[in-house]
Amino acid sequence: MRIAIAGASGRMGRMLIEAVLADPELTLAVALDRSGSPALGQDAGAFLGQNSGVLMTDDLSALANADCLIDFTRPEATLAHLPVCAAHGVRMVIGTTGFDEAGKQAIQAASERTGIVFAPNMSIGVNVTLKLLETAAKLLDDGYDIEVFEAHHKHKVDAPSGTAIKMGEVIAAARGEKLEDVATWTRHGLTGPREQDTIGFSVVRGGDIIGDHTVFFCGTGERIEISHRSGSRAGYVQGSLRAARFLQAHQNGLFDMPKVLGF
Ligand SMILES: NC(=O)C1=CN([C@@H]2O[C@H](COP(=O)(O)OP(=O)(O)OC[C@H]3O[C@@H](n4cnc5c(N)ncnc54)[C@H](OP(=O)(O)O)[C@@H]3O)[C@@H](O)[C@H]2O)C=CC1
Ligand SMILES: O=C(O)C1=N[C@H](C(=O)O)C[C@H](O)C1
Repeated sequence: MRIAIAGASGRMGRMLIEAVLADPELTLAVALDRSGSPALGQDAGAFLGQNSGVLMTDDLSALANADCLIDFTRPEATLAHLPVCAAHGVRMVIGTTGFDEAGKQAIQAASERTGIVFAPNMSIGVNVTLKLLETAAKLLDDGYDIEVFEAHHKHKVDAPSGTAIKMGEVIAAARGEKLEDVATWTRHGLTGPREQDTIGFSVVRGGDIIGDHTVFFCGTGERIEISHRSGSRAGYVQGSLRAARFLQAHQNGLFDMPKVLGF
């Protein structure tokens, strides 16, 4: 399978390149980086001391040489890749977070022309955690205040994390609600007492924290905490490659990681 990597010099992009080069069933076909990046024209394996034979490029027409694009960039970059992939039937694994509603709709529309896996977290552990949250939210549907906490490295540009938002969406849906109707995104100053049946969010940014998420179900006299902590980005990388393989059998359609993992 011929793989293209977008954001090739990013934290995820580099780990994906290393994993693709190490996998005998995968070929690194394209390495995209942003226009103006000093890495353009360099070998995509240079940071590993390897010669991959693939040069970093900002030429999106190169995508026609790939079967699947794995995209961990920024929403504006992913949205530029979408029509090119759709036109050439190049499958997409989208890990980028921070899309607005219009961006999500563009992904949905492109999925009519090519297969897309779109998930804010590719790790098996987080996707199992989402299932646990769904169960907990149904069982603790009365008298428990729900708070979602997440912590990430100081370079992260979107907040709350895509994973935290997905956790809120799963919990709200389990209670027959929409997250936007019940979310409390910020608190500051004289907030007054907590509004009942809301889902609160809080965010830490610092150092090199890879990604921690905890959901608190706070009752009277007890609380339940469901946590996931990433110790490395390897789970995101392996999940992405699994999603790319899954898409080989799906010419079009929009899929999430539970579907890829068979939950
Ligand atoms: N779904 C999941 O499992 C995971 C999702 N993520 C998400 O993936 C995304 C990337 O994360 P991470 O790798 O840490 O971020 P990085 O900032 O390390 O990498 C992003 C890459 O995208 C490039 N880029 C940024 N803007 C553009 C643009 N407009 N056009 C083309 N390329 C661009 C950057 O280039 P430059 O450095 O030159 O700006 C960089 O190479 C984030 O949205 C993050 O939340 C992260 C981990 C797991
Ligand atoms: O930016 C990151 O690093 C991560 N982003 C994703 C998110 O926003 O949920 C997934 C993971 O938490 C790492």
